[in-house]
Amino acid sequence: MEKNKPVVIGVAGGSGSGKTSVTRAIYERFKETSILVIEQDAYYKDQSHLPFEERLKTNYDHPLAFDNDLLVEHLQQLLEYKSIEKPIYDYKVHNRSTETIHVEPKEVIIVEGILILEDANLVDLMDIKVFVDTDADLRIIRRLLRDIKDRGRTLDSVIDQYIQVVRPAHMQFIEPSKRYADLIIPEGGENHVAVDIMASKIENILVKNSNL
Ligand SMILES: Nc1ncnc2c1ncn2[C@@H]1O[C@H](COP(=O)(O)OP(=O)(O)O)[C@@H](O)[C@H]1O
Ligand SMILES: Nc1ccn([C@@H]2O[C@H](COP(=O)(O)O)[C@@H](O)[C@H]2O)c(=O)n1
Repeated sequence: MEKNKPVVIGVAGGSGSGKTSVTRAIYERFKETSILVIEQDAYYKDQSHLPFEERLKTNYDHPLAFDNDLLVEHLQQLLEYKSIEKPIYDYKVHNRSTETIHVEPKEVIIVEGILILEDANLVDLMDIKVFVDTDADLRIIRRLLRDIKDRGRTLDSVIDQYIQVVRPAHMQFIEPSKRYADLIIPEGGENHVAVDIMASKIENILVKNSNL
C-alpha cells in the first residue's frame, strides 16, 4: 500500500525563544504515531578546513552560515520516504562532527531553526509554519544560562556575541521572516493552547493526506 505524504512543520524564532521547547511538546504528542525532528543547526556548513581560532570568527546568525541546499535535499528525501544521514553539530568546537545520524523517514517532520523561514526553498516544503515570538530580554537571559551550561561559553563571550552578531542578525533576518509564519506563538512550549492548536492541525493534515 502507498504511504501518505508526510506533514512538514517549520518551527522558527530567535535564539532562546523556545523553539526546542515547542518542538519537544509537539514531539511528545506524536511520538506514538511517527515523528522526527530536523534541526537547522545540524546543517551549519562544514568548517573542518578552518582552524579553531578562525571558526570563532564565523557569523553563525547569518543565512550563509547554513548549508540549506543539503537541508532541502534531505527533506525532499524524507518526503519520498527515503532515509538520510543527518549531520551532527558540536557547538563547543564550532564544527560538524565526522559522524552522522541515520534518520528513517516518518509521517510528521519538524524542521526547527532560527532561519528556516528566511529561505524560500525551505518554506515551500512546509505545511505549517510557526514562529516562536519571545521578547529579547527573555531570549538573552535564557541563552546566557544555556550557552554557559551546555555550549562551553563564558559570560563575556555570550554578551559580546549577542551585541556584535546575534542582535543585529535577529533584526535583519529573523524578525522579518515572521511574516511567512501561519502561527505566531508567544513564549514557546509552555503555551499549551498553541501546542493544542498545532497538534489538531497536524492531525487534520494526516487524515486529509490519508484520503488522497
Ligand atoms: N517558557 C520558558 N520559561 C523558562 N525557561 C524556558 C522557557 N522556554 C525555554 N526555556 C529555557 O530557555 C532555554 C532556551 O530554550 P530553547 O527551547 O532551547 O530555545 P531555542 O531552541 O529557541 O533556542 C532552554 O534552556 C530552556 O530550558
Ligand atoms: N558554533 C556556533 C553555532 C551556533 N551558535 C549560535 O546558536 C544559535 C542558534 O541556536 P539556538 O538553539 O539558540 O536557536 C545562533 O544564534 C548562533 O549564534 C553559536 O553560538 N556557535
